[in-house]
Amino acid sequence: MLELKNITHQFHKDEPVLQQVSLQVAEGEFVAVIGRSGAGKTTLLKLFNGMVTPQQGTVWIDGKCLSHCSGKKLRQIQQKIAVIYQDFCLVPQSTALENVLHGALFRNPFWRVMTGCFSEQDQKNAKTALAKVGLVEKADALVSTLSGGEKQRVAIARALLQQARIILADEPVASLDPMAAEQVLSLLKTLQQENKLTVVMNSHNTVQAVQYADRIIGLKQGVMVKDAPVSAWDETSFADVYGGAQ
Ligand SMILES: Nc1ncnc2c1ncn2[C@@H]1O[C@H](COP(=O)(O)OP(=O)(O)OP(=O)(O)O)[C@@H](O)[C@H]1O
Repeated sequence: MLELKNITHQFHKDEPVLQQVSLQVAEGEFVAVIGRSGAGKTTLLKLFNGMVTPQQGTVWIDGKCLSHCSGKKLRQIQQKIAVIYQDFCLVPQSTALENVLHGALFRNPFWRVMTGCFSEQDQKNAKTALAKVGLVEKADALVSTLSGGEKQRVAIARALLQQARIILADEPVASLDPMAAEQVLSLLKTLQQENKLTVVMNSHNTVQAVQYADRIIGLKQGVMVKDAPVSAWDETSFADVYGGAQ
């Protein structure tokens, strides 16, 4: 479903941020990407939704090469992909329901987007998405009044309304307390398993990576040092990723 072929990318003239990275993620897989700060995890995630265009190599989504897509074709691909950020990326002065409805922007005509006037069906689906993340009673609450864990669940509900098939989660629980983090990650895991969603999650937390992912990819200074099922990771391989000079 997702593929990177021989990706090398650098932002400036100094060291490449990613070097010769190739990987595939199958539909319905939960992959964790780990590595020290600056290892290139976010850049790798951004390749998949076209926010970063690689200098060398190609990015494939469902058999389509991103660099060969533009306009409507590119939007159709991007519609399948939702991104969940550490800092939530929600509109704080809008309600939880209004934020979830932003997931329907792709499918709506411009005037609905501009007026925020969504169809009854979209409103109903947004409430269903909120129910799925356990937040239907907070539908009318301003996002600014929600806890971090609740905000992240609103972001996940927005991804559900978008009907995304791929969730790119960039350190989604880094700012949450352990209980809220577990709630959010369990929710992502349930959605991955029940809805066959593909999840690629950046994380600094190897315990969570082992607990929730099927497979872990280790990046060190932009180089993929290990790509293996969780069962093949041990203390030595984690030390290979996190140890030494960066
Ligand atoms: N838009 C950009 N312009 C210039 N340099 C960038 C840009 N984005 C990332 N970088 C640089 O690329 C390197 C890798 O950044 P990236 O955010 O991918 O790392 P990361 O592994 O996600 O780090 P962290 O865990 O701290 O979020 C860093 O040195 C960063 O400064």
